[in-house]
Amino acid sequence: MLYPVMLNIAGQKAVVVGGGAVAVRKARSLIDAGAVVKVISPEVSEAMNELLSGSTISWQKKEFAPADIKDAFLVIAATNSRETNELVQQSASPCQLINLTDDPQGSRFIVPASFQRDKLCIAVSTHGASPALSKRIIRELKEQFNDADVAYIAFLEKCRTVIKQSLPASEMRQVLLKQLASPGFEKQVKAASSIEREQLLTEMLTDWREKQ
Ligand SMILES: C[C@@]1(CC(=O)O)C2=NC(=C\c3[nH]c(c(CCC(=O)O)c3CC(=O)O)Cc3[nH]c(c(CC(=O)O)c3CCC(=O)O)/C=C3\N/C(=C\2)[C@@H](CCC(=O)O)[C@]3(C)CC(=O)O)/[C@H]1CCC(=O)O
Ligand SMILES: NC(=O)c1ccc[n+]([C@@H]2O[C@H](COP(=O)([O-])OP(=O)(O)OC[C@H]3O[C@@H](n4cnc5c(N)ncnc54)[C@H](O)[C@@H]3O)[C@@H](O)[C@H]2O)c1
Repeated sequence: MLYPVMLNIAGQKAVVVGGGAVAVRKARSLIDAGAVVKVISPEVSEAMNELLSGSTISWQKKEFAPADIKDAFLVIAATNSRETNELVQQSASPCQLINLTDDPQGSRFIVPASFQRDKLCIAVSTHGASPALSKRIIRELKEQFNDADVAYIAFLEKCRTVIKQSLPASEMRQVLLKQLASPGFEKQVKAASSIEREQLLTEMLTDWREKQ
């Protein structure tokens, strides 16, 4: 079993080897996460060219050589050459995060299908059994969330910050924090105006103090 994580790669160096369709997809998601991306490839596709002109990503027009990944935090081998992807794998140091787009078993991480909307992130993996199914599951789950959920999550973040600042760590505080995520509270928040939402939070804190 693989270990699912949310990686903070903002400002970290990432190298994508290859310039085709798969490399573009991986490079785009790395840029979205704030990584400093370098592409190594003798040729790049039209889509990669567009990405290169519209963002801060750089391109070295050359075949892969081991020194290309020396300082990288994260490496993606996305060429159509098995030998090259294998050379990338062999060139990686033991603590570099490396993904081989044609070899899940040889990868230190694989990329799940995902959907991100503000703070909401849903990711699905089949451990490489069927990327197409992962993609379909995400498409189906995506349908279940809308702007109201995004606003609800933003409000929960605010409530949680206020509760953590106002109340000492205790079992009761945990009960309150769990209550924020309950279906009943979700319903109340979604039906409330922004002023009513603030009142809900105030009432919650007042109730809690009265119970002390
Ligand atoms: C989710 C997504 C994320 C992303 O890439 O960003 C992703 N693949 C996506 C799409 C996709 N990939 C493939 C198809 C064709 C249909 C099919 O094969 O099912 C489709 C569907 C399509 O394109 O519509 C072909 C394919 N994929 C891999 C191999 C190599 C191999 O299996 O050995 C081959 C060649 C197989 C062959 O030889 O033909 C390997 C991997 N692909 C993974 C991720 C990792 C496992 C994810 C998991 O656990 O489910 C893993 C293990 C490694 C990795 O890449 O990290 C992205 C959806 C993005 C989106 O939502 O738009
Ligand atoms: N993980 C996935 O989601 C997924 C999906 C489909 C395919 N694949 C696999 O990913 C790989 C790439 O697929 P694609 O459709 O992007 O291929 P592609 O043919 O469109 O692109 C391959 C790229 O690799 C570059 N390249 C070739 N030799 C190189 C070298 N020595 N150094 C640097 N760059 C080099 C080429 O210039 C080209 O830009 C294939 O091996 C395929 O099996 C993975």
